[in-house]
Amino acid sequence: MQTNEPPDKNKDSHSLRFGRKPIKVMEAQNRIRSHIQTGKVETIPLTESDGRYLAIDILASDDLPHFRRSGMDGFAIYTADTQKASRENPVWLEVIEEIPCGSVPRKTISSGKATRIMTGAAVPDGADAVVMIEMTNTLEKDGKTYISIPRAIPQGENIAPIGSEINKGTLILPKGTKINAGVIALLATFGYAEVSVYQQPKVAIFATGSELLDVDEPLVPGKIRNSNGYLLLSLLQQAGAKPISQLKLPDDVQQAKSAILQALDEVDFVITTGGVSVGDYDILVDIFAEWDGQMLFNKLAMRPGSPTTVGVRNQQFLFALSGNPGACFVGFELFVRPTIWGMQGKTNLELPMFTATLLEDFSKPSPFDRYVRGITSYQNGKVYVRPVGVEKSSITLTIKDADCLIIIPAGGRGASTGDIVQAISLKNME
Ligand SMILES: Nc1nc2c(c(=O)[nH]1)N[C@H]1C(S)=C(S)[C@@H](COP(=O)(O)OP(=O)(O)OC[C@H]3O[C@@H](n4cnc5c(N)ncnc54)[C@H](O)[C@@H]3O)O[C@H]1N2
Ligand code: MOO
Ligand SMILES: [Mg+2]
Repeated sequence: MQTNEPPDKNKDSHSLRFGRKPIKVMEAQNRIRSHIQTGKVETIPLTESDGRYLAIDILASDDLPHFRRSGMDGFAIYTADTQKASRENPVWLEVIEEIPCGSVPRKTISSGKATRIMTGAAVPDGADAVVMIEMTNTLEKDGKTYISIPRAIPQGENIAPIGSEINKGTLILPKGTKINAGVIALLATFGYAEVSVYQQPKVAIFATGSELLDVDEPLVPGKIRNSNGYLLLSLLQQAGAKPISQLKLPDDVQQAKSAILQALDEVDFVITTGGVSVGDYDILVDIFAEWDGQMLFNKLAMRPGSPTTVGVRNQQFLFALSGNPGACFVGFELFVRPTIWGMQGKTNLELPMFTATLLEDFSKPSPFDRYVRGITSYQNGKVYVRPVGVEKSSITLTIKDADCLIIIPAGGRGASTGDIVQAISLKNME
């Protein structure tokens, strides 16, 4: 039951509110990383595997190609025959067979003979090159076909030897590889109709706050619609996790606590938004005061989202992200996304950083490093970034435009146009 009385504050919850020790983002990421475990493995059809992560090393099951393959439409020949050939004095070879793709040559090439062959077809024994059809002239005589070749042909021309692309047994896709179109092409090449992948982490989302309305409710004074829940739903789906519920909770410690604990029985981790700062109704703080797991941190030396709190219990994370939409977004990108990667077997959990030139002054100073939602652009071969708009963690309007997080180091000055800055890319995340 929700009341208008502030929840009882015990000593722990007082010190968790006001005695927080900020840690650096990288330290926070490392603390999380040390608890990440890969999920269970499942086998799924190749056609449904896009975006998933391989749970086994994939070795080439055969040589590629597994027969000597012609790279051109033309004639398979024995190159010694062409050694003295010239435009004035071409060599003439008798065509003894025609090999369409998919069939096996029956005749061996010997001196003076050639076989008509198509791109992708198996080169007959005895042949050591394929001459492009455009280079030849054809002559019919006495019911036989002859071709002329006007120059010496080097051995091996237009033939892909067995295993020239990949040798059988080669490790082609290590465990943890993200499956994309090119990976799917390789898996198909080597006969994987099904593929072993890590299960997508199941996640429950709770948007906390008695001010929250459902998306289909009319506005009333003092209340706002829950947007963070939907923001997280989308981010999770896009990051390859499986959000199984997205609920809102009033600012009631016991109700929220039991909802979170119950959810943890059914999912791999829980994300909450809101209620992590120092306010009377910031109930996640009270939940952490009673938490029977570990609290990894409850203060970050960063903006936005400095009160972001992360706990772990029975190897399950509780990501308590800030309620301010901008901070919720940044908290997800810095801490939740790499966790989803790790749970699916990705080994490099570093966020992709790049260096860019700042296009605008950023004059808002901060005692902590600031992760500013930014837009990347390219001019004359140089990479530029600029903030998406007013940098305030309460602002929802500009989240849609952010394709990077510009890191403005702590200090009194902010940063100026032309400064070289570091940024984290939010596109091309793999
Ligand atoms: N006295 C202090 N006040 C605040 C401090 C501080 O250090 N001392 N920190 C500020 C900072 S920084 C942040 S960030 C916020 C963190 O707030 P909470 O994480 O506790 O979040 P709430 O208080 O629940 O809400 C903050 C803000 O966000 C709105 N909100 C919450 N949930 C949603 C949602 N699902 N969809 C859309 N918007 C949501 C909420 O209505 C509030 O406006 O605290 C500062 N205060
Ligand atoms: O840490 Mo908060 O998100 O800056 O307002
Ligand atoms: Mg609050």
